[in-house]
Amino acid sequence: MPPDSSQSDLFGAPQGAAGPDARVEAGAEEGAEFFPEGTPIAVLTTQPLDRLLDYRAPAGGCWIGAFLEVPLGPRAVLGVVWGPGTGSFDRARLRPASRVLEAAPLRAEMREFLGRAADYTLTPMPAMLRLASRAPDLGAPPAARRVYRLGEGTPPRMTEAREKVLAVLEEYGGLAFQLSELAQMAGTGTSVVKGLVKAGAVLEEEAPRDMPFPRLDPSAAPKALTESQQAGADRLRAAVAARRYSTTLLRGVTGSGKTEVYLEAVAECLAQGRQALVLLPEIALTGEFVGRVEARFGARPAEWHSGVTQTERRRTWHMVAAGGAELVVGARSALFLPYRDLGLIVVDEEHDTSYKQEEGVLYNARDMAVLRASIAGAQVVLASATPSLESWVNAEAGKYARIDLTDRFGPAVLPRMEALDLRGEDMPAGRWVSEPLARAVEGRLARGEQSLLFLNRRGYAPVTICRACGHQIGCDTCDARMVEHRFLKRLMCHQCGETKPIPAACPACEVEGKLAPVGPGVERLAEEATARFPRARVAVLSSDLFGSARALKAEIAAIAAGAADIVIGTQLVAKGHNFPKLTLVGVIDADLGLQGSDLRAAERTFQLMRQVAGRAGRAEAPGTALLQTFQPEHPVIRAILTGDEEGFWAAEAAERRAAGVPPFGRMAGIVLSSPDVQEVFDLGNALARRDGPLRRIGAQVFGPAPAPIARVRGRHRVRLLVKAERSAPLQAALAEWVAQVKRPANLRLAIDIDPQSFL
Ligand SMILES: Nc1ncnc2c1ncn2[C@@H]1O[C@H](COP(=O)(O)OP(=O)(O)OP(=O)(O)O)[C@@H](O)[C@H]1O
Ligand SMILES: [Zn+2]
Repeated sequence: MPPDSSQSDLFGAPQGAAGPDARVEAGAEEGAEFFPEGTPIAVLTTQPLDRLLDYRAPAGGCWIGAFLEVPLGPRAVLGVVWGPGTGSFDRARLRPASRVLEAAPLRAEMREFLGRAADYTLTPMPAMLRLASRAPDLGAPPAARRVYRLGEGTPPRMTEAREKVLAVLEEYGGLAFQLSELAQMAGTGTSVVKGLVKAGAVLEEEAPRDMPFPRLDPSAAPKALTESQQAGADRLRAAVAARRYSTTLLRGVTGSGKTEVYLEAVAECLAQGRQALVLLPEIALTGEFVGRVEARFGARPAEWHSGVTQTERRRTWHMVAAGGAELVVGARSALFLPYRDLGLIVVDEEHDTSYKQEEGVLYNARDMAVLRASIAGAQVVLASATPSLESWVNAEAGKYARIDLTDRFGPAVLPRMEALDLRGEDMPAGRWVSEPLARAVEGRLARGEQSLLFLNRRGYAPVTICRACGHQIGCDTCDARMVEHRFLKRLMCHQCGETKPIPAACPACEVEGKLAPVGPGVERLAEEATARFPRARVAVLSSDLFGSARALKAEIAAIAAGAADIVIGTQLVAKGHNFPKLTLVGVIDADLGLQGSDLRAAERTFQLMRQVAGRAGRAEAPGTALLQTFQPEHPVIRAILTGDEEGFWAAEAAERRAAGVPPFGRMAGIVLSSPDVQEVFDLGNALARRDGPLRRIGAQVFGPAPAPIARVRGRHRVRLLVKAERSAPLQAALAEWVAQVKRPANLRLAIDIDPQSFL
């Protein structure tokens, strides 16, 4: 019963469960428990302990859910009042909590969410609390403080350090920074900033901390919707107005106006006086989205992602809790903000793999959104042109409502899709753009339209091989090949990020001048395009080429405005961008994702190809997508070309059902890692032998086997896979199972419920 197959029944609240009461008094919710000074309280801290700690309520007493500072040994640590004292500690010796922090207490809804998310993902509670308290300077009082922003003046003397500070300020537009934050981001000392203040190039202001965000006006500037958009919007509005939990899959072809439709749900939520959250899979998409919110509601929303300053993050966290932020646009971690009254969560591009957090707490934001909404009595909208199979199955089963938008907005039509059979093409070495694709690009150049060449491979070449001895250059600490990045003039390991210069001689045979790149990455493709279309302006969009999220957003805006003729991109460009002048999408290697044994290989390829093709022809001029492939008869390629989505999903669902894999069965991945290869195998074997707790629920364990990437950062990795029936109580069995073995100190064990990646 993975949440991605059946979130609603797993996570309790059936569709229609009532939400919590929204009234708030004195920072605590209605009916909240109060602990007078000196009463024993149980505190959840962010420290890696497996239990609650007892303290006495501090001076002035505290509400349940209140953030506290408590003494722990010689230190003061962050904690939250979780309930009355557990009594597990001698009452006479209880220490008092130091103080209550100036942050709104965590509400019952949020505490329940953290607890259930912890149970589901088998994450210790302290780690969940860390996710929920990621506001810089959480406990500092809301006093005025000094902030720094870009001024008008130019300093009489420019130094390298001064330039760095100004560059950071410019990059973040009008945003305010704190002194140390600005100096740190610029890599300079604070005196440089002060010098710029004297020169008038930087403004120093007293600003009240954590101001509420400007009000959004739900009826500011609604767009006239088409009939089918209106019908969808009406249904979403009704669902939001019901103020009860339910989930709707909003499935609309690329360019159909899904965003316009769910913005109506946001409008209804604002009109209800409740808060809305829109999750986007990629920070680079927030720029365009925030602009659309401003156009529709007359002001900008709060943002929560790695591209906002610490000052803004703090403000968002506190204003979300106080009700001073009506709409949050953010990355998956925005789900763990302390909303005062959450009425709507939109998960845009819900199929996107980046919703799965693959490090630290392993959770799928799409599934956690459903969990959170079911507790808060909120509506969930899952929007996608190519939904995940999980969501499609849930809609088929009637667990989710479903709205379909089948046509593009306005005169735009869906792109024509065609395969370019590479078996018949004579491709010279070092060339990846076939003749027919090149001719199509020429046609666009002649008409002043844009082309996109899509290749899901970063860097210049995936492999560097020695032509004298056949040696391939690998990473020193990972079992992975180093990828040449020519812009950086270095080789890079995509596992650990380590780089090294490209050697002149082969490290194995020491012959010089024989190292050669093999295969294409986007940088090499750009080289080919520049040579082939010398007059075209070529832009490369790949996540590693931009120093910051802002720089990437700026480049995307420039491309949308027509600043490039040929765009070369990785999967970054497939996600929801609007490039009105783009009429041709050329997929360099449509077969790339079909290799490998990943359970979701077919689904992912289907989604990615349909999404990337969907970038073409979004305005008046019709679009074409050309897919270079060696296997045009492959069922997945055929489904992509015909666009028979329902047929594809039905076939894919049937296959997974037969194999008993998600969403029809449950899986958990276990990754053991250690610098000591023997230790990981020993522990893996011990787990495999002692599978009693799993067998009792009818689950099977496979492995241990070396992970496909068997070593990362010097740690050897071994995987086990557990498969169970949908209804099996998997988490409890897993917890019991792994508790049987003793872990050597240096061995890490990570449990991934509903794994998306099998590396
Ligand atoms: N009713 C409308 N009135 C005016 N413009 C609209 C309307 N509906 C859609 N559009 C415009 O059509 C374009 C595509 O809409 P939108 O971005 O909402 O589509 P989408 O379904 O979210 O696309 P994708 O899945 O490809 O990201 C946008 O530029 C949007 O402003
Ligand atoms: Zn490495």
